[in-house]
Amino acid sequence: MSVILVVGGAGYIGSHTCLALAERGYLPVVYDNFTSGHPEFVKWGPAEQGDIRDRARLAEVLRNYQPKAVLHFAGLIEVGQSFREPEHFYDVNVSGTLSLLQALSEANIKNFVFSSTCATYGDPEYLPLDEKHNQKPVNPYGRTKYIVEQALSDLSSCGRMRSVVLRYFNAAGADSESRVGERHMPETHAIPLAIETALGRREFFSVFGDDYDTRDGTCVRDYVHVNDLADAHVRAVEYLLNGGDTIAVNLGTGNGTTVKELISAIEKISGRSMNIKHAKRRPGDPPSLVASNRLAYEVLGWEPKLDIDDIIRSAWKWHSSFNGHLR
Ligand SMILES: NC(=O)c1ccc[n+]([C@@H]2O[C@H](COP(=O)([O-])OP(=O)(O)OC[C@H]3O[C@@H](n4cnc5c(N)ncnc54)[C@H](O)[C@@H]3O)[C@@H](O)[C@H]2O)c1
Ligand SMILES: O=c1ccn([C@@H]2O[C@H](COP(=O)(O)OP(=O)(O)O[C@H]3O[C@H](CO)[C@H](O)[C@H](O)[C@H]3O)[C@@H](O)[C@H]2O)c(=O)[nH]1
Repeated sequence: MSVILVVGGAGYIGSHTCLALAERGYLPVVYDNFTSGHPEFVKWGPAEQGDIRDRARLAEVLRNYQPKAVLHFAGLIEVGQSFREPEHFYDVNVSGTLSLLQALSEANIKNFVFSSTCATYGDPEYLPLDEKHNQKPVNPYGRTKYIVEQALSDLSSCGRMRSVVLRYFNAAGADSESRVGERHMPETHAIPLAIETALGRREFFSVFGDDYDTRDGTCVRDYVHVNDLADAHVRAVEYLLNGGDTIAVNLGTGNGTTVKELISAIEKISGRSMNIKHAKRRPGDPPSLVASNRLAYEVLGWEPKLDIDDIIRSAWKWHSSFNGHLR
């Protein structure tokens, strides 16, 4: 059975990807320091505890498992925190990733899949965003991801490794059987917060700005189901194993949903209503982010199969499956 190392595989998107890899016959080995991930999310292969900044530990794990490819999800993800703790973001997301890349070069591992983000584009100059759009990140989080993308491009030109950079739009939803799901701590993402409000675990949901130049005044985002993201990762691994060249692709549905539409859809699907408060705009939020996903189809044969209702249904089921004391 081919081993795939899943760095950050105890987290939200990584754990769903481990499930998809296992279903496709691979053995996902998780390498994670469990700062924001969960040991109980590692269900489809062994867990190896370690930090990406620990080269000796990485070398040991690589020697023991000799993975065919490495998927790298590990890092800090919250934009607001990246303004408060930029040094920490550069340390983990940039230095940590370079430490991982050095360990991989030393182990002669050449297939690498990287979790990047639409935040590398910055404020959209046109929509939908395609991969040729300028990359001008407007927050430290996005810039750390952009710097890694540039390093990967250089490593590729120098023949060290080939990589698939996956720029996710808004990851959302959960495994349909609730074996894993979204559990960020603290949670800052719109869908889990709104669902927890509808479940009565939070008093109200704040809508950050209703005076944007969008169809109803609230921000438009391209929510993509985590299982579709997981499927794209399996495709990216197979693309590299078949000799594919270094490439960066967007992963989004091409459809935008406003915050107000999200609230209505959650209320409709759950049959519950929620208290809404109108709050100020959140700094750094672009009005609309919607992906062009043509390249992902052309290169990986990837198409999203699930829509916003599937996202909400699976997330509702996941969040209803425990009674709140996990947070
Ligand atoms: N969630 C989204 O909507 C979204 C959107 C775009 C990009 N991304 C990117 O996708 C990746 C995964 O996001 P997620 O939502 O699953 O986050 P997550 O926090 O659930 O998962 C991150 C995992 O990395 C581990 N980790 C963190 N620092 C580490 C370190 N120094 N060494 C080893 N392990 C470490 C954590 O313990 C956790 O298991 C991130 O790189 C993120 O930037 C996420
Ligand atoms: O309580 C909330 C939380 C969010 N929102 C709004 O809902 C939309 C989605 O917000 P999220 O926080 O769920 O997602 P982001 O678009 O901010 O973040 C996503 O894109 C970022 C890059 O822009 C990062 O990659 C991040 O990890 C990823 O989840 C935004 O318009 C936000 O203003 C609210 O109105 N109220």
